[in-house]
Order: sequence, then C-alpha cells, then structure tokens
Amino acid sequence: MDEGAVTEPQPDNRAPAVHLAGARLSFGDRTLWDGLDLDVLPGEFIAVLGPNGSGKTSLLKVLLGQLALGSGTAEIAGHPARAGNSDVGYIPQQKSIDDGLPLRGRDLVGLGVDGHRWGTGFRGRTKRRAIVDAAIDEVGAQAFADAPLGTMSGGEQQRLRVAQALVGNPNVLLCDEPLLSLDLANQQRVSELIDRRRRISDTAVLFVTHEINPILPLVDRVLYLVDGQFRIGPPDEVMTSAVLSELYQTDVDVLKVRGRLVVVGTGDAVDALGSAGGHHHQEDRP
Ligand SMILES: Nc1ncnc2c1ncn2[C@@H]1O[C@H](COP(=O)(O)OP(=O)(O)OP(=O)(O)O)[C@@H](O)[C@H]1O
Repeated sequence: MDEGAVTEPQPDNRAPAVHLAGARLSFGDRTLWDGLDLDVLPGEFIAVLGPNGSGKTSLLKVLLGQLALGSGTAEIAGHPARAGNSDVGYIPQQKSIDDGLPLRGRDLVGLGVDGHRWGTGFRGRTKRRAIVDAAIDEVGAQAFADAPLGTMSGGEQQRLRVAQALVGNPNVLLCDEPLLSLDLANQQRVSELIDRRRRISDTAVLFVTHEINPILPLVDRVLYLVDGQFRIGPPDEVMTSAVLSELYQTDVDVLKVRGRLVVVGTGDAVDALGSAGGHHHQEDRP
C-alpha cells in the first residue's frame, strides 16, 4: 500500500468562489481597506466583523459589482465581479417592507430566478414555478408565501429573502446582517438554512454580522475589519485579546463564557466596539 497517499493531507485545488487580491477601496481621501487578499473556497463560511463604518457592507457591494475597487482584483468564480451576476445570491440588510406594497412572498422569491435560463413559454413557466415552490418549501414558508409581504412578520419576510437569495443556486451567498431583529428561534432557523445549503451545494458564504455568537459553530474563518486594519483567520486565532487589542489600538479582552465569546473594551473602546465582538447578547437588543 502506498502509505503516502493515505497519510498526506490532500491540497484543496478547487478554484476559489471569491478571489480578492491587493484590494483597496477608498471614498475620496478615506481608505476603508487596502491590500486585502482573500480567497474563499466553495462551501467555506466567512464571518465579516468590525465596528460601524469599517467597510463590511462596502465589501459586499464590491463583490456585487456595485462599487469599483481603487486597485486590486475582485473575482467571483474566476470572473471579475459584476452587477447582475447569477453566481451571486444576496440577502440585503433588512428593511421593513412597506405595508402598502402589493408584492406577495412568492413574487419576491420569483425575482431571484434567472428568467432567461427557463424561457417564457409554458414549459419555462412550469419549471420556474416548480423552482420557486421548492425554494419556498426549503425555508418552510408555504403557509404564508401567497400573502402580501407587507402583512408578514420580520422573521417571515426574512425567510423569503433567504429563499430569494438561494433560488438561483448561487456559488456565493452574500449576507448583510441577516439575523438582525430576528428572535432566537428565527436566528437559528435562518442560520441553519444557510449552513445546510452551503454543505449540500458547496455555496461559499460571506456573512456580515455584529454578533458572532449565533453563528460561531458554523464559521470557518473571520475577516475582522477595524479602521483600515484587518485580520483573517479561524475564530480561535482572530478572536483573541492580543489580536483585537492590536486592531482596536487599545486594551480589549476576549473571554469565552459557556461557549460564547464576550469582548470587553475599556472607555471609548466599549462604544467603538458596539456589539462587534459579541459583548451584547442578541436577545438584549431592542
Ligand atoms: N458611496 C459612498 N460614498 C462615500 N462614502 C461611502 C459610500 N458608501 C459607504 N461610504 C462610507 O464608507 C464607510 C463604510 O460604510 P459601510 O456601510 O461599508 O460600513 P459597515 O462596516 O457596513 O458599517 P455598519 O456596521 O454601520 O453597517 C462609511 O463611513 C460610509 O459612510
């Protein structure tokens, strides 16, 4: 038997789902981040953390082709990031949907289907409807999918947004604080949906959040952005007192309490941290 073949770990030769090289984003003379190198593998789950204004949403917008880099490269599945890319699913930051809007849940999910792929004839429409139904089933939204979005609870709307983002079977899923304003049961439900999909379909996930604890068991690596500085690595390597103190340029303690990470700063640092490191419990938030 060839022992080498058994004991040697196999290198992962798959092309990255997301490739950022030497990436810089600036607004005027303010640089949000520079020299950002990040390859996200298919199926990898990346948590993007950092205080308000550190450029987390802007990073997603670069990958969505809505913002151009000042320098460097941003690619999705080997191609330059561009708007309208069906390789990318997006769960935007939750805004409550206007009560008067007549759009039904099913219509929102349908917006995520790439119409060109199925055509507009009867067979195309039937196929499209089956795909939308399957996506609605996956998030357990059958009971309310035909109601107008404006009449739904925040958790129900959010499940349909997840369905919309996943219905096109994207290679990359970009999530902007998808658990915000959800109760614990719905936080868990939405996290599980995203996790299941990336395991089944090898979807790469970039998950912007101020609260790492609800997703900590799912996270492969953290990208932590603070005031132009950043660190990338497994949670155990990034979420440490030494690394966060260096990033925030002040004393920060990271404690592990019953499996949760508690980040404690001093003075202004506490305000600057917000709940970035998870020192507020999600259930305490208004
Ligand atoms: N199009 C733009 N033009 C100029 N400045 C912008 C633009 N978009 C974002 N900014 C600025 O860039 C900074 C980063 O914004 P971004 O929304 O990426 O931060 P964030 O880390 O997602 O913050 P939050 O946690 O508050 O959502 C902010 O100071 C914002 O005002």
